[in-house]
Amino acid sequence: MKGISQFTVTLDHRFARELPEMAVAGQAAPVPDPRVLVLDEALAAQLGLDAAGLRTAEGVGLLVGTTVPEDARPVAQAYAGHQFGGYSPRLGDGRALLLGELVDVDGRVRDLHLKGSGRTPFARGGDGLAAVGPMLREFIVSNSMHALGIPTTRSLAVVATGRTVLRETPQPGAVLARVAAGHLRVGSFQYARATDDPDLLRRLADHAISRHHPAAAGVAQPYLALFEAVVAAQAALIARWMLVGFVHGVMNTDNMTISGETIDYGPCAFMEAFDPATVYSSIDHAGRYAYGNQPLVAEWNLARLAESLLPLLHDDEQQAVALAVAALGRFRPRYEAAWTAGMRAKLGLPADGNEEIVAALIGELPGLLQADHVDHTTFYRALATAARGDIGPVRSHFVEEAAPEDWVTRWQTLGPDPDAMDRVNPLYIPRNHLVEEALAAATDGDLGPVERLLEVVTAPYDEQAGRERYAAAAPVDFGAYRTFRGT
Ligand SMILES: Nc1ncnc2c1ncn2[C@@H]1O[C@H](COP(=O)(O)OP(=O)(O)OP(=O)(O)O)[C@@H](O)[C@H]1O
Ligand SMILES: [Mg+2]
Repeated sequence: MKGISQFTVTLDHRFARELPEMAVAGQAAPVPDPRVLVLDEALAAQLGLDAAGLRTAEGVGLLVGTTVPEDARPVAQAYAGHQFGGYSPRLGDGRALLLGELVDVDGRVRDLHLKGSGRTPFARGGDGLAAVGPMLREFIVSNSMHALGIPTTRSLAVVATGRTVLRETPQPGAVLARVAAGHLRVGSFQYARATDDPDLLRRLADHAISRHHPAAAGVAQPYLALFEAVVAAQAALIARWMLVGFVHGVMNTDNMTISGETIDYGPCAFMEAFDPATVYSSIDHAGRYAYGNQPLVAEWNLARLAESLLPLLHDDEQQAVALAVAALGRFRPRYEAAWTAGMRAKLGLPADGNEEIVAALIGELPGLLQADHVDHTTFYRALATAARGDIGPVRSHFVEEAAPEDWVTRWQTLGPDPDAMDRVNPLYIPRNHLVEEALAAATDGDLGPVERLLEVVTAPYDEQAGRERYAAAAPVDFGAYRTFRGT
């Protein structure tokens, strides 16, 4: 990409080249009055982009898609998807564009993508736009997830467009510049499979292997190995979500990546009071995507991926099904192992030893937390304080203060390491009331609360003086179960 005075960006268009049937040329909508609201300068540097250059008129043009260099080929990616169990054969990027791929300073290939950049041929009835609030939510929560070490798509910038978008109320519009190892989704494979073109399906699988799971390339059954790699990546990812209390909100197959990155921060939130039934999407009336259901939904989504891959697994359909079922069967043990290892770390315990007593402790804890609506985040920090000899903060999490004592006594005999606990249990997560407060201020033109919240959640483990309110649970009048539409 040329023509940007402060820097040069070289974009490849490998997705469009290798999978032209799944790439529809698109053009970003005009942006009357672009204004950079937030820019991740460290991420820009990682991409080899000069942050000051990105703030110039031409740089901002790149961030919203209106600076289109001669050789650029922005495309909307086709995908299908199961949403709340129902199948849509043609979703695709209705309001997003893949600008192309670039190689970052570490030599990794990253997608540069825009969300909210205008209508595409996949827009159906939608306006192609996004509002400042939801795009800043994605920026804040994806930054928090990254700081927590959880695989995620990244947010490079949110730029206000100066356009009004109509939601329940008129909202200021914005474009999110997103960076990811890749934007392939389970729904991408559903789309390819539904075309009944075996060559397309194979090219998509080869593309996915080459970009995301190269270890699958050299084995006897590369497509089975691809599926196994996605199963492994998702089992590890969902365990990380569960360990920090992250609720995705809309785990449709079009919102589950092949790379193993978290994608689409729509109505997502971090659970406060521990309750497996916690839901944050205002359209999820049945609790399909509740906190406690996430491992099951992930497995369900992966079954849809397996179905899509069947023709590549074996010429004989029954044998293909048997291979897929066996590979899918590895999701649960992998998830359980990741969960147990993560819980051991949260409890300050070594990776193995005392299996029976640890299993009992881990098994009993959710019941204890749920009974008293204990805050899922502050509890583990209080537990570290107990490991240092002061059980007071743990007791004060419970209605009946003696309730956790038997559990804590048994846990303490294992000699938990409080410093290790504080390195894995965050003090600061983007709590809903803080996010909502920051988004409301930003929508009214004050970015201060967003900037402060970003500072706090991007250093999640270190106690920050004077930032106590960022570690505290929501005030009762906020309502623990507030839900979001997230568009
Ligand atoms: N305002 C809109 N205009 C056009 N299409 C839209 C709009 N909002 C959502 N869509 C489309 O509806 C489908 C489901 O939307 P969903 O909210 O899961 O995705 P998204 O948030 O737009 O993007 P992503 O999954 O890339 O983060 C997608 O095909 C999306 O492109
Ligand atoms: Mg989506």
